[in-house]
Amino acid sequence: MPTNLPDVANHVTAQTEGVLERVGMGNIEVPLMLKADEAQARMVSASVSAYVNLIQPQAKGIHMSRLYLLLDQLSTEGELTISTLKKLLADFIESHDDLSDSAQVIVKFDYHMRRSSLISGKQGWKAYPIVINGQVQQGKFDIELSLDVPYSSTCPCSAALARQLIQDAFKAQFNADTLDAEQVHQWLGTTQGIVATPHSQRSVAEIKVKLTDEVSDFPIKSLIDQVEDTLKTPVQAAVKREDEQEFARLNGQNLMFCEDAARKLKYLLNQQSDLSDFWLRVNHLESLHAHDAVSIAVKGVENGFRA
Ligand SMILES: Nc1nc2c(ncn2[C@@H]2O[C@H](COP(=O)(O)OP(=O)(O)OP(=O)(O)O)[C@@H](O)[C@H]2O)c(=O)[nH]1
Repeated sequence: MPTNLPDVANHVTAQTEGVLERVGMGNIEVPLMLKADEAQARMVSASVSAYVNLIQPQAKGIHMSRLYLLLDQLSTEGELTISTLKKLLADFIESHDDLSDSAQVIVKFDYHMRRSSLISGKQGWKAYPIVINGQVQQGKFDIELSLDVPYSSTCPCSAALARQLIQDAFKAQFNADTLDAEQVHQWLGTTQGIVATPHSQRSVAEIKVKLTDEVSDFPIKSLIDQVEDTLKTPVQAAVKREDEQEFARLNGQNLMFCEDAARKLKYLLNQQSDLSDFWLRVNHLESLHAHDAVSIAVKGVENGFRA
């Protein structure tokens, strides 16, 4: 290796002096062995941003290669857990000696899970977008986990309006004196019987949680499961007709405005003792409108997440 390479980062001073809050690399493509939910580690294809701060106003720059190589070492030799993430952050600072005293790592990936169909027993894949955001500042670690959970929401207002049209059509079709149960049953099975259907929409619950220091595993699957169990109408992977019918029933029995979904999720997250804070945003990508219906909620802790 040549020994006389110029080393600008070490030997040149900044033209304009100043402290910087974050310096590093964005979107590093790297495979990581992720260990979450006490499950076996599995590979995820991650996009990582790695930063330190720069507290020496005159220093020309940080040593990007050191951050990269530490991340690479985790990728090739280690597993991503809460403790290795904290070690990576500590190593970032240690590798920057008197240049930095805080660090941040943001890891984005899709987390694939096998999901069972509602009735038929088939299985299929669902991919959930996940972001792990780890920071250390003045020796204090903060680990946040963000996840997006897609689901279906059927509008309760639209359902009520559709029901009224169905009632009116019934009245117009049948005479109380000659009402015949078999005829009504037949008629209900026609398009004229169910003359209107409520609108429903693909919806996304965006959840961000801050983990307490006691948490040792990323609670990815457990959070997704709880969110889906709460909302009751997650989007499906493998679907046969019996699954589609059950999905229609679940939608009909779980009508919701975006306010309903957000309140349910807020209640759920407020029960979790391993979360010191949370933020959530429910997006109903309306089929009635060209715009979305949105609700946002936070736990409401001092200096915590804001709406
Ligand atoms: N600090 C900094 N480095 C950059 C930037 N863009 C590219 N680099 C390059 O990142 C490379 C790695 O920098 P260093 O980590 O200082 O490399 P090094 O001096 O070989 O490594 P050490 O001996 O460990 O300091 C250098 O070639 C820089 O030119 C930038 O915007 N800022």
